[in-house]
Amino acid sequence: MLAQEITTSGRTSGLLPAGRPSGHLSPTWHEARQLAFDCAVPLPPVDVPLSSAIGHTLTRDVTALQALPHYNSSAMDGWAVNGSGPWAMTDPGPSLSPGHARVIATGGLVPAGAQSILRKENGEIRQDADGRRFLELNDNAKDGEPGPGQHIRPAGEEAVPGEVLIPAGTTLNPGHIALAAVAGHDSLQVQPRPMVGIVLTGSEVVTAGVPAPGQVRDTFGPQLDTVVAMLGATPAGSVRIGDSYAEWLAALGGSAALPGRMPEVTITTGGTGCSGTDHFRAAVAALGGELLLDGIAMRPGHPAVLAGLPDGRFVVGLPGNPLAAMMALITIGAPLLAALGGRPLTPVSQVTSAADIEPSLGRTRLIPCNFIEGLAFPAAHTAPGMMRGLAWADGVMAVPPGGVQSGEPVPVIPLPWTQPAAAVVPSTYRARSTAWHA
Ligand SMILES: Nc1nc2c(c(=O)[nH]1)N[C@H]1C(S)=C(S)[C@@H](COP(=O)(O)OP(=O)(O)OC[C@H]3O[C@@H](n4cnc5c(N)ncnc54)[C@H](O)[C@@H]3O)O[C@H]1N2
Ligand code: MOO
Repeated sequence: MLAQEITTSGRTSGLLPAGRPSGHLSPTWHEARQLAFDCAVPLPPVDVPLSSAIGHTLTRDVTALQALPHYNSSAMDGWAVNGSGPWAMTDPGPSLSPGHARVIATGGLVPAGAQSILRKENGEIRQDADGRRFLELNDNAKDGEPGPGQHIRPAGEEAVPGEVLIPAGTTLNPGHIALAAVAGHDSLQVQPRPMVGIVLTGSEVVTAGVPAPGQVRDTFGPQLDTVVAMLGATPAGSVRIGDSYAEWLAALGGSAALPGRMPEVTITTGGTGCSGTDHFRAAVAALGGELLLDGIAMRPGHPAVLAGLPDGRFVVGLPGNPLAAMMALITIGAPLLAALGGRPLTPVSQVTSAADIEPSLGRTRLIPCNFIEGLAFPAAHTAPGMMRGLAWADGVMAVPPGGVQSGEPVPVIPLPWTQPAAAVVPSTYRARSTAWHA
């Protein structure tokens, strides 16, 4: 949902007219992340059946609908007894008179008057000359057994009615779901995940085999759905289109291309540039949309675009170059999906750089890197069209325009499939000063 539509949110976004040259100064990498986060508000909570709630964030406290357990029950197979033995055996009934005992199974309702449970291993049934049956302790029984309340699970032992069992904000695990079931709930109110449709563009893109000159093998189709799920969203399917404006318009319009529930977010790949086959901005303008962000002062990925459509949907335009696309996705796609999913913006850590990285006027450089002994080493093979560096990376350095010296802290963020950097360092490391080049 567009933040701008939510008058109570207090958040606003600076909208740019779509479809004409922006001519504006691109936001910095940090500004772009924040803008992509601030332009959306969490989707409204939904009720889902227990079995669908695992992994979701709870938006309303789960309370005990009655006492837990809700009746006094036996913790052992054996006999419910009233008073001290031997006990006269009686048939099932709601209460137990003094001097009497009754068979009970684990979990069975303890009759009124019963003071304890004698476990099966520690008693025996005998019969007198008149055929009456009595329960007696056997040699297994310890002195004083059964003591008052022994092997009885009292009602309310775990929770009193109305007690909060799982507070709102909890990420639900299978144990929480079992607890909610025990407490009598059939469904839970959770924060929904945004749905994301993917539009893969480019008539030169092939989906199998070794590409011929002029063709490229699709790098996004085989993995983008999974990354979207790693970013806390639900993949809603993908379509492939060529380079015509009509195909773009149909895909962003959504009707024919992505049937069913309209995804809140559409991610496009390619078409963010300024050639005759790049239709992102024109299609958004034709649909009455607005550019929330048009270009970012970063490399790779500077042509990335974020747009809002009149019906509240977002469109994230990833550049076609494979590494540029992934860097744009973590810069603006991840914050947008976090905001829609009611999650915080992933924090930027500081890790000590293991290399000198030269300045790049006005641009943050995003460089896949490896964390080794608390230091961030920039990876090789990280040009905008390359995947080798990213494939083995632990995270991404966001090198500021002024560059960084070996031994200085540098901002880093995790990849959707890696953990945040373990070592957050202000370090005195100055062991080497080799310059890094992509
Ligand atoms: N005159 C200018 N040309 C370019 C500029 C510029 O500022 N001025 N910026 C360059 C940068 S940086 C990028 S990034 C790209 C952005 O291009 P588009 O988003 O329009 O993407 P395309 O032109 O469609 O493709 C670019 C490149 O990526 C390949 N591609 C596309 N889809 C896939 C895919 N699914 N799998 C693998 N590779 C893909 C495509 O074949 C092209 O090689 O513009 C630069 N040019
Ligand atoms: O910045 Mo482009 O996005 O180099 O590939």
